[in-house]
Amino acid sequence: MKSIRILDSTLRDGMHAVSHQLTPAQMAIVAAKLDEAGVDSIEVGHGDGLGGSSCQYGFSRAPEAEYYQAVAQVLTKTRLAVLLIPGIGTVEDLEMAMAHGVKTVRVATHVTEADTGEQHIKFAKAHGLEAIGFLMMSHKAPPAKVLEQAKLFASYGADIVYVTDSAGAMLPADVAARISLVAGALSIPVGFHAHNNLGLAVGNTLAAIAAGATIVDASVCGLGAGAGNTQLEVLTAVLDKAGYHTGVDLYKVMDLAKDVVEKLMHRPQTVNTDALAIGYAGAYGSFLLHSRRAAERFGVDSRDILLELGRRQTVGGQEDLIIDVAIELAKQRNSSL
Ligand SMILES: CC[C@H](O)CC(=O)C(=O)O
Ligand SMILES: [Mn+2]
Repeated sequence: MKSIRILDSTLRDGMHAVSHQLTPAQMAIVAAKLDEAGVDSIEVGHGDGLGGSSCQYGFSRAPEAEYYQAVAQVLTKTRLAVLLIPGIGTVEDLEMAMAHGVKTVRVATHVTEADTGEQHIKFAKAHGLEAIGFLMMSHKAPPAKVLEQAKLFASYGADIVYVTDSAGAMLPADVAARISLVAGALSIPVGFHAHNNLGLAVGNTLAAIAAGATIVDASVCGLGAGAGNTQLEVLTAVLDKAGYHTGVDLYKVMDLAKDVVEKLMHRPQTVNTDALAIGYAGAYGSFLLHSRRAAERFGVDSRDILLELGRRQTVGGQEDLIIDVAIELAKQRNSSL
């Protein structure tokens, strides 16, 4: 039976869906149950990773260190991971996270900018961490470019490289093309992180595994940016039926979803019109709530904002452009009245 490693991102990507407002105590409850359910690794922190708690991305409910402390205390077997986007998070932030029990760092760069993660991967390896290169917005680059960038991460010493469908914009064939090329060319494991904006997160994750991915992300109730991530409970059941071993106890993650995470959610995690617009336009997953707020403030349609952001080829970190686009759309509307 082939083993698939599961990395749960409920307590990091899921923070986007609750405006980064989970408390350390709430995270500790969820983390303890993920640990008990046998989930291999969990990622924790602000939705934008280390250093993300800011005016630009929204403040977390508590200081970052408190989240890592609270979660590290309850873990017995599960590995604690953080996300670091170079430029938002720093090596100093990573040192703080390490001091609080973090064992894995995912260095997340735009799919064409792996070089911006070199020092972070090398620092992580020099300090005994597991280092993962995380190529965001992988739909924006053809498979050969994704491979070129994955090779860069491998050359810096990354233990794993991820193809990341940040916008939930890929079809199964897009996923398979990228993963099979990277997995065929590299000797390190390849991972896949999905978003459900086109309703394809579980299917795309299966396509990734069939193409050679051996580590995949999921989150309880699918909690995550946009339409959310691959739903952990569903993926656990599907992988079991497909004959893969994940080590995850299905009933325990089902109970965690129903008894705990559903109660923490601010809204049901569905493919609503804005989330669908993100997947259709290929815009950044975490732009959803920011675009909705800008749409309300300037009286424009949030789908128009998201489609325009997709047309402009915006990348993660350009949240400030959302307001600019909303203002321009409002001006265009006013001048056509
Ligand atoms: C803003 C960081 C982003 O949420 C990372 C991620 O999960 C993705 O690109 O999908
Ligand atoms: Mn994500």
